[in-house]
Amino acid sequence: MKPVIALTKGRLEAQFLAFFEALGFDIEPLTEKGRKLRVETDQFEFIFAKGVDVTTYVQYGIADLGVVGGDILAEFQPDVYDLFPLPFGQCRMALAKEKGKEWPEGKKTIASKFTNITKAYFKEKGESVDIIKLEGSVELAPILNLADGIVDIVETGTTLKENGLVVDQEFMKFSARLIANRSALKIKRAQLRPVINVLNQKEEL
Ligand SMILES: Nc1ncnc2c1ncn2[C@@H]1O[C@H](COP(=O)(O)OP(=O)(O)OP(=O)(O)O)[C@@H](O)[C@H]1O
Ligand SMILES: O=P(O)(O)OC[C@H]1O[C@H](OP(=O)(O)OP(=O)(O)O)[C@H](O)[C@@H]1O
Repeated sequence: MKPVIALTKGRLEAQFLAFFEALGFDIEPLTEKGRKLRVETDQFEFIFAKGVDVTTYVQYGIADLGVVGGDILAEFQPDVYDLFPLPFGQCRMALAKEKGKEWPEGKKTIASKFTNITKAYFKEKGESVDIIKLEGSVELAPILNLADGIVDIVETGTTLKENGLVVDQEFMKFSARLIANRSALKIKRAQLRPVINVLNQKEEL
């Protein structure tokens, strides 16, 4: 059986493919896949899923390896082996609020997709907080007075800027990471080791 690699669809998928091609792999079957979510190449089987689902497929051993944002690992703490950072998908986690507006005197209300990271951040600061979970376009929340601020991913800062928000504190840095199923790493070691080394840029293809 070929090694199964789960890829996060969308932004990380595009960056992984550029990286994979630069390593010398033929990515044509992956770029020509259309809407297919499962693609075989000469050497691998790839599956395409949302970030958190990539960790689920890896945790349950459906995929041997996975490519996922470090933010997803920090938020959901899946039971997978976190191998190493990959050289793409760099972003930060930040607390942000409306430009020129002060925090309220009392308890803050913070909107985020990353409720566990938000909870841990404020716990560490010894501050109690109300958290509202959103699934995206989190920058809307302060503008529409749903929340006093947000905790969200920042890369270029464009989304914050164009929505009148500013960073209050950046507190975590992430990149994409290679993860592995814990038992596959032992049982399929001989088969997985070469691909892990190539992805770690330790060995030539
Ligand atoms: N603006 C960004 N710049 C760089 N990396 C980002 C950015 N936003 C997210 N990421 C990274 O890419 C991963 C996938 O993000 P992406 O935006 O493709 O999906 P998502 O917004 O988490 O989910 P959805 O599929 O619902 O849009 C994130 O887990 C994070 O690691
Ligand atoms: O600093 P920037 O380069 O502007 O990038 C940051 C934005 O990118 C992500 O959103 P995404 O595009 O994934 O959309 P979403 O809000 O639906 O998650 C993130 O949640 C920010 O909104």
